[in-house]
Amino acid sequence: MISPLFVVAVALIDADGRVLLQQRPPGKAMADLWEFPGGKVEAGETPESALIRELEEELGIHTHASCLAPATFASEPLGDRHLLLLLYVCRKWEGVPHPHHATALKWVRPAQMYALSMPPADLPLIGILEALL
Ligand SMILES: Nc1nc2c([nH]c(=O)n2[C@H]2C[C@H](O)[C@@H](COP(=O)(O)OP(=O)(O)OP(=O)(O)O)O2)c(=O)[nH]1
Repeated sequence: MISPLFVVAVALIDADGRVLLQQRPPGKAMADLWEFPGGKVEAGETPESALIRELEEELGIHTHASCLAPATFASEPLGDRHLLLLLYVCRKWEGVPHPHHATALKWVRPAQMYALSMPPADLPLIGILEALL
C-alpha cells in the first residue's frame, strides 16, 4: 500500500518577479538540489499552517494564510511513498529570508531554474511558474 507524503512549498516572489530557492544541505535526501522553501505537513496542521511554520523555521520570515495563494501541485513517486507537493505563491511576508537550514539561498527568474539541479517533482512546476509570473 502506497502512503502519500504531503509536502507544502512556496514560490516567494520579490518586487522584480524573482523567486527564492534554497539549496538542500549535505546529509539530507536530495542534498545540494535547489528547492522551494517548505516541508512536510505534520499531524494536526493545515497545509497553510505547516507552510507558515516552515518559513519561520527555515528562513526566519513570517507570513499569513491570506498571503498564500495556491498555484499548482506535483504528484511524483518518491521511494516507497508518493509525494504530493502543494506549491503556493506568496508576495507578502515580514522579515528578511536567511538560510537557517539551507546551504544557500538564491533569487532566480523561473526561466533560470532550468539550469539548476532541482528535485524531479519540481521540474513540471517551472513552466507553470513561467506562465504565472
Ligand atoms: N521543501 C521542498 N521539498 C521538496 C521539494 N521538491 C521535492 O521533491 N521535495 C521533497 C524533498 C523531501 O522528500 C520532501 C520534503 O521533506 P523535507 O525532509 O525537506 O521536509 P522537512 O523540512 O519537513 O524536513 P525534516 O524535518 O523531515 O528534516 O519533499 C521542494 O521544492 N521543496
